[in-house]
Amino acid sequence: MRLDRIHIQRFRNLHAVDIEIPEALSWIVGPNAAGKTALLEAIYCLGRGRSFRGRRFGSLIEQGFSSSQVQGWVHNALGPTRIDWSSNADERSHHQRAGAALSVRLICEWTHALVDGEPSLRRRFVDWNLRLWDRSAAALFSRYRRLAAQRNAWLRSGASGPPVWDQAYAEVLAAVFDRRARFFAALVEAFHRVSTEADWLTEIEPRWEGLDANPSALLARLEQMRSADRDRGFTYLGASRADFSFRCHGTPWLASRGQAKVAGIMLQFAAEAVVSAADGRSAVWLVDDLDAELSSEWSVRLLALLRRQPGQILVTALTGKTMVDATRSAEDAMFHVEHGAVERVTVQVS
Ligand SMILES: Nc1ncnc2c1ncn2[C@@H]1O[C@H](COP(=O)(O)OP(=O)(O)OP(=O)(O)O)[C@@H](O)[C@H]1O
Repeated sequence: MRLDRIHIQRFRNLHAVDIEIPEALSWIVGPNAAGKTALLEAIYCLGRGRSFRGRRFGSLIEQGFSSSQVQGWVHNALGPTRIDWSSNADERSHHQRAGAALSVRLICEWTHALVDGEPSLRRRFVDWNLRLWDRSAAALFSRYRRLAAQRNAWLRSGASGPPVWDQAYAEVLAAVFDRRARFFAALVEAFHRVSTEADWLTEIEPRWEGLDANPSALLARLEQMRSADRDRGFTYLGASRADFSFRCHGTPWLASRGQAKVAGIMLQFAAEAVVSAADGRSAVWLVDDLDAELSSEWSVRLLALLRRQPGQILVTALTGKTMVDATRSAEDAMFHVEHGAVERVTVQVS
């Protein structure tokens, strides 16, 4: 799969951008506030339908305008297709046609949080990749949500009468735990492969911390917890009772921010290996500020690992960063971004 071209209109400070995306690695270079991250964000919206930056970063629509549009021309096994993303002023009409066609993976300043951040981030990471790995998982998750809502409504109405939802709820919850655990086992295997090949973090062991996927045991716990569930008005025992952690020689790994970032990136490599083996597609890598919080030695090493990925890679960097000159190869493309204008430039590699 390949993203051939992208057309962006009124997206943050990118008023009108139309560029062809080369096959290999592209450097997106410019000063602060040029629009480098916005360019990655626009591509991310094409793949995922939403931004990776939260509400505090404000509207995606260029100030003074009421709508924003991104179009991407993608080449996949079915031939060329176009993906559209747009947003209107009320920000509620984000939509994406044929969205599943573009797979994107992000490495950014928050990648360390996959290791040292909130459990919900790790669960989202696992569930997102699980859905790509096993297309039937989406239906399982929506069945889980439906049954959870039905059981919660029953609890809120006083939980009188027979517990008609418990059996079905215990079964679907067990199926969710089981599917996650199986995906995680594949992820850990891939993580070890990646770390061994890179000869980096080989002593680190990701470990799943979910409940047993046993419907009878879950049913028994639901029964035990029923009156407390009725008092709180929702089922405590749910899909969010799961997380994973990292161990080093059997004890909890106390990673530095930089180590956590490296491990988060390795996890992304591992997830990509597992998912692309299952669905045959390679992701477009969006790499924002790779060297933030990393020594130049580690950044160079990570960039070499990134280059082994089969998909396209877009890497942002501030103008003048030594990492760019130290690691650029003759095949790389270079884009200069300034005041929201993106231009491909030719640079001699010495
Ligand atoms: N809705 C919007 N309309 C217009 N401009 C916006 C909007 N949202 C953000 N901006 C501006 O877009 C500019 C580009 O931001 P972006 O985060 O992409 O910069 P960057 O090149 O990644 O910078 P840095 O290297 O400092 O992280 C910023 O000046 C920001 O204030």
